[in-house]
Amino acid sequence: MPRFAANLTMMFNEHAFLDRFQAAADAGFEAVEFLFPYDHPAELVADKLQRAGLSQALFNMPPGNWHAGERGLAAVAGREAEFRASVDTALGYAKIIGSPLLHVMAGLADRRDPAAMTRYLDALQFAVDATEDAGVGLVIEPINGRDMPGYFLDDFDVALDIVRKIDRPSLRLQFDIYHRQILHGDVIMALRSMMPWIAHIQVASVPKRNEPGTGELNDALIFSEIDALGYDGFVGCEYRPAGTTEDGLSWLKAW
Ligand SMILES: O=C(O)C(=O)[C@H](O)CO
Ligand SMILES: [Mg+2]
Repeated sequence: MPRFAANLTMMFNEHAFLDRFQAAADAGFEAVEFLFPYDHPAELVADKLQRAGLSQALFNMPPGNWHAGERGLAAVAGREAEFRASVDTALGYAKIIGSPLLHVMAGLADRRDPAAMTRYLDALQFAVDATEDAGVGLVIEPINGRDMPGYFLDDFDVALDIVRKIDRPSLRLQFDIYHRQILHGDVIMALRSMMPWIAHIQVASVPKRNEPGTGELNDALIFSEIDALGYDGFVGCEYRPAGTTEDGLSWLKAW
């Protein structure tokens, strides 16, 4: 059975953010992930995590001005200094919270623009150099353009090529089954071929992004395949509960 992590940005929204840790533990989760902790002191987030007896699976590096529509900085022109500072901020939080992984968001830029690609590769190289010695891994995630129009990294093969080009053990793929299905389909074959480069998996139904088992994919078969492939990381439940989080957890009880 895969080890599932509750995504506290999307799940348990019945509670204030800092109360979602205990709610996730009470619901049976052993780990959590979320997008961003930066509105709260790292020590407070770490305290909530520890009191609830949870592990942190990952969170994202600062994305720029999220509320103004920014979705990361790594490939964005003119934001290089801010990106480097954000690596420092994220690493500081990761050390205190105890997160083994950080998601580096690319931002809105044209992947076919050679200057943007060079900027992105340089940013990833910088981030790997800055975090590797601390034992914090990095992941990059292809995201579909329907949910995030204009997002730089919108192709799984391109993402894999980038990971292979940087060629450092601490840079890996975040394989979100939801995005994979929307972008390319062929989920199981992609898991098989990309598994050596995958450090984090996420799941949601397609197309509504609700609970697993409620969309067009056979999620039970995909979970069995993830087990069969020997994946030992977490599968982040990055879905929007169709009703209350608790009411929607029957799929998990089956596992
Ligand atoms: O959108 C997703 O799927 C993610 O995992 C990002 O971390 C946040 O946008
Ligand atoms: Mg995701």
